[in-house]
Amino acid sequence: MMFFKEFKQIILDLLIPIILILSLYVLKFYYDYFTRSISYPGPLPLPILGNLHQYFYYRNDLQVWLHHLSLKYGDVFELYFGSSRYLMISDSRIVERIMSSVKDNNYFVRITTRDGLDDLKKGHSGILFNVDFNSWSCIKKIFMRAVAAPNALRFGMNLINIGFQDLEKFWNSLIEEQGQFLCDEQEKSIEIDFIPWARRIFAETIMLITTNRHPHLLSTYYERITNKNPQKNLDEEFFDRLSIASDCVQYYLMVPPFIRNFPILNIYKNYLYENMTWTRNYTCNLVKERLEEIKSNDDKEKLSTDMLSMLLTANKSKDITRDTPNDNNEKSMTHEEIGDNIAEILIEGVDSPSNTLSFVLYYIGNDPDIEQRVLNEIDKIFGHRSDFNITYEDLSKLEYIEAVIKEVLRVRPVTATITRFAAHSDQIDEYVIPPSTHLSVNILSLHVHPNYWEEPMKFDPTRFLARSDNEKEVYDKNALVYFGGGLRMCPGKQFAMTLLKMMIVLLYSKYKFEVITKDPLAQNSINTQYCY
Ligand code: HEM
Repeated sequence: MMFFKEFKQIILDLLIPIILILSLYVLKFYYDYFTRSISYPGPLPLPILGNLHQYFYYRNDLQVWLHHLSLKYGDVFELYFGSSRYLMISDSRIVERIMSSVKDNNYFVRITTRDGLDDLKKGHSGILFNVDFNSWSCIKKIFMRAVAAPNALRFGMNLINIGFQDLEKFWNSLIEEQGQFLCDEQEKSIEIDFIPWARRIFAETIMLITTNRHPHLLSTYYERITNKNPQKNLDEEFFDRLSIASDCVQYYLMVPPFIRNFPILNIYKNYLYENMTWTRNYTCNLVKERLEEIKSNDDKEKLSTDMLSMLLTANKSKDITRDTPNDNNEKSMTHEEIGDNIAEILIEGVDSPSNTLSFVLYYIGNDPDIEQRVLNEIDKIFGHRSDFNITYEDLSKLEYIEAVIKEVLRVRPVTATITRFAAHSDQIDEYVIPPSTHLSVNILSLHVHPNYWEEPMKFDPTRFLARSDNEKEVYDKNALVYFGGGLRMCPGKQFAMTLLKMMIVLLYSKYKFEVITKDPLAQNSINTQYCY
């Protein structure tokens, strides 16, 4: 009895200060919240969590959640991820200002130094989270040379061609082995899950472009699904884990440390972190192997001009970047930083185009008229050319197919948000932007905003076709940001459009597709829209 009394007293002694501290914290939080100098509408945040609990209520579908909020709170509303405030934007006037192409503009930085990035030991040396203009522009120049220069585009097209020949070989074997005859007993059909194939063909291409290393993902996947060799190889494992590593960064940015590290909840954080570490070790090994190759090769002319070799040799005696001077950024990168750079390009370069391609197939497959126009255009440009040697000039004539890709990216943008950090305060029309604020463009809401689009919910590629010879497409360019805009606009834009058009031509000139999944549009990643 005595023991129970003492125990009760200890608990009370402990609980009272805890409750007091918590109450003071909550009071301070709401005092700051209700007395903030510049306020915008938005859902009431909770202390520590911010508005994260609502995001989980929307079953992690960031796009749908943000769109619902913008319908309720308007074109500029505020949202809290933990205690960090974000202004969510779907007004094209603000987009125009924050996606500026001017050097040293107020919105160059995407995300400032944040607990999340620091906890991941992810410095700002890559492209995506870089906050230093000189170091960013140096990496971007190397990127543009490796991925966006005309010869890089031609190289990419060549790789897609080779990858597609492999794809055809594997699909034809699958059709031979497992296909069912259609009613005319001439042609066979087979049910396939398209997205794993699309991911692999883009992953092989981007891997070769950035590291000159062939990961043989298509063949290992084929062998696995036909039970010839059910083991995943290391490269497949890497790409699977890379998507999780990308989620890891988003999760660390959105979820405050207290919640991340809370017992039980930290199981998910540990799972993400473990994948991040695994992919880091993999890319670090790639860097070390390449460094050995460079050291053992005396003739720099014989080195391949992929992005990894350029990053490793920039400003060194075997510099192969030649006309890409690194004069602004003398400090060389660590192996881990170079590996992180490569991983960023692989993340950005694989998931976005492969999901876009899958959405394209879904929308074409659901509308016979659109499908017919796609087939007619392929027929018009390529006729019955047996060689099918597709050139860049051929691709630039594919106006309708380009319009289909644009419309798919309008209604199903693969990224939910694009963020910029306002270094100083600003006034954009009637909106006052407080200093040190993150602004996030709410892409879907902007893309289906009735102020900027006629019949916004209708899937209609013709809105992107010129109405007459001297009239270009008419729409507000700042209301269409699937590749972002300004200085930080996606540098893989042209590469992605070229490869997407090429894949569409190759696929539709060889195969007929039918959509069999009722609702293949699903979100299973934090900021990326996946198509299944
Ligand atoms: C359909 C395909 C793609 C879409 C929809 C897409 C979309 C985007 C978006 C929205 C951004 C943010 C832009 C901004 O903040 O203004 C971005 C950035 C970026 N993307 Fe893409 N992307 C695609 C393909 C690619 C490819 C194929 C690559 C590389 C080969 C790539 C590399 C990058 C890089 C490196 C950045 C960071 C740029 C910077 O911070 O300066 N993307 N992308």
